[in-house]
Amino acid sequence: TCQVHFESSNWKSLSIKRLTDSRLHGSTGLRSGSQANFFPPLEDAMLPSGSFNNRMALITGGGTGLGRAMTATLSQLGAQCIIASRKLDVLQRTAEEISSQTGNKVHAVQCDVRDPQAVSQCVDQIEALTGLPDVIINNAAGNFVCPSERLSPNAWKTITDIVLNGTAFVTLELGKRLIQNQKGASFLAITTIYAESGSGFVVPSASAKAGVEALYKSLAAEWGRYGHRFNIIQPGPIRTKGAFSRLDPTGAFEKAMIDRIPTGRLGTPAEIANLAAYVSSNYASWMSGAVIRFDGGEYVSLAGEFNELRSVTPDQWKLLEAMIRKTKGS
Ligand SMILES: CCCCC/C=C\CC/C=C/C=C/C(=O)SCCNC(=O)CCNC(=O)[C@H](O)C(C)(C)COP(=O)(O)OP(=O)(O)OC[C@H]1O[C@@H](n2cnc3c(N)ncnc32)[C@H](O)[C@@H]1OP(=O)(O)O
Ligand SMILES: NC(=O)C1=CN([C@@H]2O[C@H](COP(=O)(O)OP(=O)(O)OC[C@H]3O[C@@H](n4cnc5c(N)ncnc54)[C@H](OP(=O)(O)O)[C@@H]3O)[C@@H](O)[C@H]2O)C=CC1
Repeated sequence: TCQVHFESSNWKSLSIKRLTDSRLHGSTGLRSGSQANFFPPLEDAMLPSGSFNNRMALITGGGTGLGRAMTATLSQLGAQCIIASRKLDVLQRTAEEISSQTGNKVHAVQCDVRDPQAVSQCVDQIEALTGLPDVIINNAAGNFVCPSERLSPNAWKTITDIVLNGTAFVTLELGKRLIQNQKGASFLAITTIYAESGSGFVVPSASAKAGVEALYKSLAAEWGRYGHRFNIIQPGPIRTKGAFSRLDPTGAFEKAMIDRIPTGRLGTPAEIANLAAYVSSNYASWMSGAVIRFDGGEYVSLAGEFNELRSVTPDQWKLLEAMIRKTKGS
């Protein structure tokens, strides 16, 4: 007989650990598999400098995490950026830090995207500050892990309002004004890999992100005639305080997560910022309706039924192969 021991799950050995500040604030995955050495993250801006000269970019949720990284890259490449979210003090700090590094103005505008009136006033402010933007990145989101039977109606409403309604309010308000002014624009939505598969324990987020994808694919078809492109990036795990403190508050799931990523590490904010900059740039002017998965291979790794066979050793394969070859008939 052939005894093959599959190390099926690291989950059993997971212990509850507190996340330290340094782990939350590090930009790359501190833990990684050895194959991560093949896939080092490059942190520099990828596009030629000046790629966004004379262009205005709105980034919702641009004060923190991935939105902040996208703002920094677009600003470095010459864009005048506007960042919008609820916490004006956070936005102003980020705006000053990025402006002082790049020499390009970053404006901070307070806006709760759940409130259509606030969105309309925010767009008034943007028009007064910079004129209508050429680049719109819908990045703001809310999320937390929670068994669905524990969700209150308001918990459901809070997440779906930020993610789906917020994205729709921002997109429709800007879209209508851009159409009126006969101005083209690139719209980008940041969703997640489970927008496609669904996922337990983040059901309001999964439902709302799937809605965002339907919204963007639909508008890509409808509003091309107005000069508008719509694209979607689905990131896999990238360490940010906002995401990790709400999705893995103890840090207990991080190792299992990295183990299932074929490239052996988390993504970095700078990597997604480069991709977002490319998609939003004129180098991608033929790209519309695209859904770009950016996850180090995690989605396909989770999907393939036989992927657990990665843990079979060469000796075990010899035995397995011999058994399979010996089989005659059905
Ligand atoms: C193992 C995996 C580890 C890491 C994996 C990483 C990557 C994989 C893919 C990741 C995808 C990530 C997607 C993301 O979107 S991450 C973005 C995360 N960032 C944020 O959420 C920032 C903004 N968030 C917030 O401001 C709050 O968290 C908010 C969403 C709750 C909104 O705040 P606020 O408007 O102030 O709402 P509240 O009044 O506090 O709450 C409203 C409502 O919700 C209930 N509620 C709040 N928290 C919880 C909870 N943890 N569990 C259950 N219910 C909750 C709250 O009680 C209110 O309901 P009531 O009925 O009581 O009124
Ligand atoms: N990090 C990751 O691993 C992954 C992230 N994503 C997606 O990436 C995007 C960025 O997430 P990340 O940077 O990790 O997390 P953050 O929590 O840092 O970013 C979320 C941003 O959304 C803003 N926001 C939340 N609610 C509102 C609101 N009602 N109105 C306006 N702005 C709001 C927050 O600002 P404020 O509090 O000031 O309002 C914050 O800046 C999100 O769309 C998320 O779903 C997807 C997959 C993986």
